[in-house]
Amino acid sequence: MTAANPFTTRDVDAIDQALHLADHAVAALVDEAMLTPKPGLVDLRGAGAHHDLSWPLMCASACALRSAFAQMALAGSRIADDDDLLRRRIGAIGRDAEATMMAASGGINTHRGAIWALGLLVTAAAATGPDVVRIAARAGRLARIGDPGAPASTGHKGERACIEHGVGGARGQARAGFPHVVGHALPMLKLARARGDAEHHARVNALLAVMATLDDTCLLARGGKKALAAAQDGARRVLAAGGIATPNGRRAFGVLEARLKRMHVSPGGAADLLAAALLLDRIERGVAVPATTMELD
Ligand SMILES: CC(C)(COP(=O)(O)OP(=O)(O)OC[C@H]1O[C@@H](n2cnc3c(N)ncnc32)[C@H](O)[C@@H]1O)[C@@H](O)C(=O)NCCC(=O)NCCS
Ligand SMILES: Nc1ncnc2c1ncn2[C@@H]1O[C@H](COP(=O)(O)OP(=O)(O)OP(=O)(O)O)[C@@H](O)[C@H]1O
Repeated sequence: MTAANPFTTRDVDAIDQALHLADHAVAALVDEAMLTPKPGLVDLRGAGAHHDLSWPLMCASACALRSAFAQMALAGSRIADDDDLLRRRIGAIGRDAEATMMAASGGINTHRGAIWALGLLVTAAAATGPDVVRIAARAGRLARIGDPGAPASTGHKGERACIEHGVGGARGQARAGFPHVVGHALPMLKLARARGDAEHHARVNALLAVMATLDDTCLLARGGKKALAAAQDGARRVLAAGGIATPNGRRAFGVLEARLKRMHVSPGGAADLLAAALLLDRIERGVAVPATTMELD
């Protein structure tokens, strides 16, 4: 006699979908980490303005987060009619994911902002289907719900920068429904591809489109308003010169990179939002999940 299978076809479909979304999230983070060149950020050339990060560490951290992203996506499809409960559930998974990240990275903040942004987006995508505008709007609705399980203050540098400079930071971006992902990164990705930029150039241009106006607390916390202005102004100049694929754009990119290096600052928030855009782009285009990420666990 065989034991009855306790899972319905719907359960199995939800688990498959959750793993698929988690694979997309990990792939998007790996693509972001390896994208080269990025100003001030970890890329294949080195650690940028960071002394404690490297691309293999970023990739290991991304891979360690697969299970957390899958749990969030599963919660997103299972808890479809109680957003307060769903918010509490993904808050708890998110805090566990931050602990997992710290264990995988040896105590370095590799992906705190990314867990927050991509976590909300995979949760939302599990219930909405592949329409990126609907995904971002639902993620925004979830981010606007208070989480009674969250500490009143994280004490992180980003939080202090938000208070000191009166900006919304990672929370504000999510609560507004990820305007820099939907309204800046994704349109630039499409525009750059359409005019014939190579894929890596299109992605760098998407990062620059985010940097040009984002209130990035990584920059504010380390270098204050001066660093934020340097990053925004530098990114705008590269785009105005035609983007990274053009000779003038590459020259402007070199100037931006040298300035950020001198100031020891990096646009970590913009990098997280590029990863968020790459995730939504994968979902929208129905990209096949590469075998390497399928075999991570
Ligand atoms: C809200 C978060 C980011 C904590 O905020 P905190 O004020 O502590 O910010 P902190 O500076 O530590 O992290 C912010 C990170 O976001 C990124 N970031 C910075 N600026 C921005 C910006 N403008 N937009 C988006 N991301 C940004 C950076 O990578 C930065 O490292 C998050 O860690 C959190 O609350 N987690 C709890 C778990 C949870 O609720 N999860 C929900 C589902 S994922
Ligand atoms: N390629 C990348 N290179 C560097 N940072 C990145 C990259 N991609 C994303 N980031 C983001 O930048 C953030 C790192 O910022 P930062 O170095 O200011 O953190 P931190 O100093 O450890 O912050 P805290 O003191 O608040 O813990 C990470 O949360 C990560 O999400």
